[in-house]
Amino acid sequence: MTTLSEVYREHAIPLRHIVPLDFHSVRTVPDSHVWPKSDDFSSDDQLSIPIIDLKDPLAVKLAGHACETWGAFQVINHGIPSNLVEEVESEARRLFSLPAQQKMKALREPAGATGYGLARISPFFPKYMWHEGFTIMGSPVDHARALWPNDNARFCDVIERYQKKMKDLAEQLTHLILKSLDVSQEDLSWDVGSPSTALQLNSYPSCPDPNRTMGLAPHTDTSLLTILHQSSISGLQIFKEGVGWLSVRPIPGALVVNVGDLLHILSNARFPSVLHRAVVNRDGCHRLSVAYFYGIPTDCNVSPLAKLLNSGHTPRYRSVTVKEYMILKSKNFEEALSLIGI
Ligand SMILES: C=C1C[C@]23C[C@@]1(O)CC[C@H]2[C@@]12CCC[C@@](C)(C(=O)O1)[C@H]2[C@@H]3C(=O)O
Ligand SMILES: O=C(O)CCC(=O)C(=O)O
Ligand SMILES: [Fe+2]
Repeated sequence: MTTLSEVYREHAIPLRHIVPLDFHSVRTVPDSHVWPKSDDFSSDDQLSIPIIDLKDPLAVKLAGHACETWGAFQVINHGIPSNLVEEVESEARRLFSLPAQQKMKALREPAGATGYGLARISPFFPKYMWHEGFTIMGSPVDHARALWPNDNARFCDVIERYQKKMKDLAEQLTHLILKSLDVSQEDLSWDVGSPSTALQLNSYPSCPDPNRTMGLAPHTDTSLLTILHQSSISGLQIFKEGVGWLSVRPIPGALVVNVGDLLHILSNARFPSVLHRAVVNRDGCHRLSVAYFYGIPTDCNVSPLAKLLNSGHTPRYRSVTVKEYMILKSKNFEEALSLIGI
């Protein structure tokens, strides 16, 4: 099986934008990070993504409805211990608080997939984001050794425990969401229990002028689904057709689940791959988030599920391997879905 890292390495695109700004040392927003002002933010704070209790007997129906109308929901009673989530946030904070030259020791290689650096989507935008990220695929140990030669056991232990719990939850959510479509493991061409996954630690340092810049530019995730811990500081916004950008209010203990491109394709566009972004906060508010991307093995084919196709519903996308789709997305970003459209 080709891993995510191998796909990125084999099809490397020269990424000039890798090294983040040393945010600790700046007092004003440099022109390189100034974004045009966006006035498309909705002031309707009544509208928000649904909250789904995994213990609710109606969870299947509610999750299906949330995926269909929003492409996202917040999940509670998900079984991830709150102290584990706190530990992962604290380890992320410890990492991003390191001096810039220390973080550079774990810098993502130009053709690499893991380590410290700017978001992969950076080259598609004319300005830099107020963001630094750390991507982990599989074991975090090599990068952790580079960051903390004598003190990396705690980081690795917390990350590995979090990855295991996230995998179980993602598998459970996938079954739940597919059940809402009357689809089961037998209808799939891959094993939900052997996914391609990645963990992304995001850091949005406090900003002297938050309205002039952007934390993470609008994008959809390439995953099947993404599970996000967004800490207690707000910043995540989703785009709702006909409404505009809406904030996703942090709820203590809840995790945000969003539909990614692969689930959008499988559902034959019934579930939107939700467009989202992250905005930043004023002095003193250093926001962190932790995203778990759960996907399909890269050698597998992805296409609209046969069960969802009938005379009224013809396929909206042609079949592609996940690897082909990732390459299309790396090269064409938001055009990728339309490039496989029928
Ligand atoms: C599995 C992955 C999804 C991701 C690319 C990656 O290989 C690891 C980083 C992920 C991330 C996090 C920030 C936003 C995003 C669009 C990006 O630039 O890197 C996502 C990628 C994605 O969903 O395509
Ligand atoms: O930080 C956030 O709220 C969003 C992060 C995100 O969208 C991502 O990592 O893909
Ligand atoms: Fe995202």
